[in-house]
Amino acid sequence: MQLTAVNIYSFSLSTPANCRAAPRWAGAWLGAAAAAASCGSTEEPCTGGVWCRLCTALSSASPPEMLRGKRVIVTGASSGIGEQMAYHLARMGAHVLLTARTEAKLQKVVDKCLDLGAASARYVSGSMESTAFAEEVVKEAENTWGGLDMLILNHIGHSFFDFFNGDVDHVRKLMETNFLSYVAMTVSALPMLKESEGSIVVVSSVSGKVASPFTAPYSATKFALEGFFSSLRHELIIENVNVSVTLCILGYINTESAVRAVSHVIKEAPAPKEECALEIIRSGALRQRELHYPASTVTPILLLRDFAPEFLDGLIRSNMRVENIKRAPPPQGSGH
Ligand SMILES: NC(=O)C1=CN([C@@H]2O[C@H](COP(=O)(O)OP(=O)(O)OC[C@H]3O[C@@H](n4cnc5c(N)ncnc54)[C@H](OP(=O)(O)O)[C@@H]3O)[C@@H](O)[C@H]2O)C=CC1
Ligand SMILES: C[C@H](CCC(=O)O)[C@H]1CC[C@H]2[C@@H]3C(=O)C[C@@H]4C[C@H](O)CC[C@]4(C)[C@H]3CC[C@]12C
Repeated sequence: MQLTAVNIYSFSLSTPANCRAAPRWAGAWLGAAAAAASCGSTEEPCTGGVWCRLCTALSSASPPEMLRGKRVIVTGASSGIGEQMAYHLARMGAHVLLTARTEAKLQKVVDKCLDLGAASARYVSGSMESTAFAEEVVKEAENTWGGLDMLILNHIGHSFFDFFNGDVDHVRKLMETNFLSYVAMTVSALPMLKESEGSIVVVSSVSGKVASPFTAPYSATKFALEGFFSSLRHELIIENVNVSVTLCILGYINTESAVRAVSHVIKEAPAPKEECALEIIRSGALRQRELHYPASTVTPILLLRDFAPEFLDGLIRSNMRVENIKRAPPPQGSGH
């Protein structure tokens, strides 16, 4: 197969699919896709190497069959990237369990998923500020399906794009919503994921690798995800547990909430949420270690972080219209 010269993955340093670790259900699709791609790789069985031609070819294939009939939880699915992931999974014929706070929005997304061909679609509404709710969602999957193949952790609580105003309660709340609930859902889901040799997909951000101004609490929650889930990945491998952990490092994406929060400050154009959602699903299904999306901006940023951090810091600030930030007042009693 001729690999296209300019391909999102050719710029990406993320590890491609690790064929050795692919579970039974992934193997079926990997085999079909390999045949379709006529890769002819001499590297089979895959060594897991970054430049394995078979893996690179597979990364360019579309993943519909792989998710057919699989049982997938998507959090933060009432809008933005989570909503788009729900639609892609529905088109692929997966069973989806969606969650967020707003019931009316979730009902609409579920209806559309059913129209698009989901094997089944349902929702549970509630707030991820509480770890009890996080556990309840996983319980719902267990009661409904008796198992789980993929856990996509995507929701975030509301945050501000502004100078940090000293609001410690906001930081605590955001840590609970954006980080602790991810841990709680993972702990509850692990027995089912071990059984199915399934996947955990964690939606993070460039903010979880490189700090920029105006995102202090949000960035802290995303750095926490990297620490926790990268450590967990090690432990799963050490214990020969075949559950993959994919960390998705996203740049600026054109969701309504993101554009509303930053378009007056960030100069670059956002990447499309539909493609972003598909790349997240693909990276999870292919059990990639990390996804960088859009690779053309995320990968250079991560390279500069290690080789020219001060230059990168300057670049980040110069890419913002700082004069457009309207400082919010400090919270009462913060001493500011
Ligand atoms: N858009 C971007 O530019 C980028 C996004 N990302 C990441 O992508 C992911 C999705 O972002 P995006 O689609 O833009 O976000 P959206 O704001 O569009 O969606 C957030 C989702 O989380 C839900 N949510 C909000 N608060 C809570 C809560 N307390 N409990 C449970 N669910 C909640 C929302 O629904 P509801 O309000 O109904 O609860 C909604 O479904 C996030 O992890 C984000 O960090 C990373 C980098 C860039
Ligand atoms: C403030 C936004 C959340 C708005 C809300 O809660 O309603 C943030 C959600 C995603 C953030 C962006 C992101 O994660 C990618 C970039 C990371 C850089 O470090 C800063 C710019 C980002 C575009 C960042 C900006 C804030 C968000 C849109």
